[in-house]
Amino acid sequence: MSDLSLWLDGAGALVGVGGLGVAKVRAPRLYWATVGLPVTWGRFSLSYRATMDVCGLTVQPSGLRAFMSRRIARGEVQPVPPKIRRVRGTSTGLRVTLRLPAGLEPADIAAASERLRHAWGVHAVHVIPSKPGHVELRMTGYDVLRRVRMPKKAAPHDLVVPVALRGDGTAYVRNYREIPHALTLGANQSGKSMYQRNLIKGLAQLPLALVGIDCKRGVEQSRYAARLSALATNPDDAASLIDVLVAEMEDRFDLLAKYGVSDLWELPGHLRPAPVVVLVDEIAELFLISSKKDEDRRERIVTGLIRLAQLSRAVGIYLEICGQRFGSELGKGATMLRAQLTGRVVHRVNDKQTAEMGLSDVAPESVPAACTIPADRPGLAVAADASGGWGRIRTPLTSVEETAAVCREFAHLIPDLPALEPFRPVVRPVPVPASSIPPMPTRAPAIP
Ligand SMILES: Nc1ncnc2c1ncn2[C@@H]1O[C@H](COP(=O)(O)OP(=O)(O)OP(=O)(O)O)[C@@H](O)[C@H]1O
Repeated sequence: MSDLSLWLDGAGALVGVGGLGVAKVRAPRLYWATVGLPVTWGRFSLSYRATMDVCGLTVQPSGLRAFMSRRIARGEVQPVPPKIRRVRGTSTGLRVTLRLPAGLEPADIAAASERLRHAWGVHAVHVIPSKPGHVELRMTGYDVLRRVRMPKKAAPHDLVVPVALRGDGTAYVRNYREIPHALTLGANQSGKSMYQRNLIKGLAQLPLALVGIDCKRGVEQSRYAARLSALATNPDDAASLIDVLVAEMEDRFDLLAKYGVSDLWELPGHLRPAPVVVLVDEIAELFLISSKKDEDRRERIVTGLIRLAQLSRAVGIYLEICGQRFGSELGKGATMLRAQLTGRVVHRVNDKQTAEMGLSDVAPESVPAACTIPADRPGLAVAADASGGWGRIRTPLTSVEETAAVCREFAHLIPDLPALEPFRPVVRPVPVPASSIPPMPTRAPAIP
């Protein structure tokens, strides 16, 4: 078989004929589509019953079934594996829907996923409970997080933004209506900015207001100024901006009260104010103070953020907070604020405590996974939420220029929110690359 295999260059282009191993490593997606999928499909179909049996995923047949086998088919009474309802090949793996027999639960299948992965020779088997009595096995044929390619269908819509790829090959999305506030943690160079960059790229395409708070003098977020409704680049401006957001929240509650509804989305479209996503680049900058006189400002910021986190979901104001650590050492109010941020993404961390700060209150069993993220895989993270579910994700490599270009393209989507107008950042003209500037004429043009 290996004699018929392909040689592929780094970009995945076909350049010759050679060993399968090269194709498998250098163009895993193409290898999977041409060789891996049919081989795995065959292996799965031929060995399904035996594999489920040796993995302990079968049950004794019902009395009627045993009777039928013994008396009518005159055969041996076989243990019963989950019924295969559907098998579907995808560009990253194989999806199998199983109907569980009485006596098996999704946790039994999940506990055997490592054995199943080895039995069928796939990279990973993820077990997703679908409707009651059913599970979906999402097998991936190769490590999809090595070189991330987002599924083609993943596009921002409503308040749902695809940000990264999950280990099972599906898109990890930030759905603001399901999980209004989120926290992203990670050590230096772990990929936090890349995560925010992908998020901004998606959010920029939606009709909402983007508010940036980047107290590192705006070095990260000012590049996206064209699409920002407001930007604060120092703690004093951040305090004033948060006060304005709290006032905006109160005005919106007045509006809800006036129309007798309890949620922004119950208002008729023409009355509904635009949703606001507040992106805080480094939360510690808002908490830490250098002198006693900064204490009042800190108190103002923390109280404002806690009020927003507790109440603002109903009026369409959402928080997206980023930081290296977020524990009680930041001071009064830190853990209270953190408890409201129910979406969690933890990149590589320097110590176990940081992983615990991000994950132990929502999905404690994911802490070891966050502690073992290798340094040579920036962008890899553990994502969890208050439902207890968690998984590994990785952002696609996106350049600042790409995101800034999307921000410029969708600048017309900036909604009209007069309260934020004083904080609107100045948009600097895009620097023109030197190569595109025409050379200066060396001679004066001829006068006609
Ligand atoms: N998903 C990814 N795939 C490949 N490379 C990545 C990915 N995410 C981040 N990187 C690379 O890792 C490096 C650090 O990323 P990034 O700046 O996002 O980290 P950070 O956590 O924000 O760091 P810091 O806290 O120092 O600002 C960058 O060179 C970036 O290109």
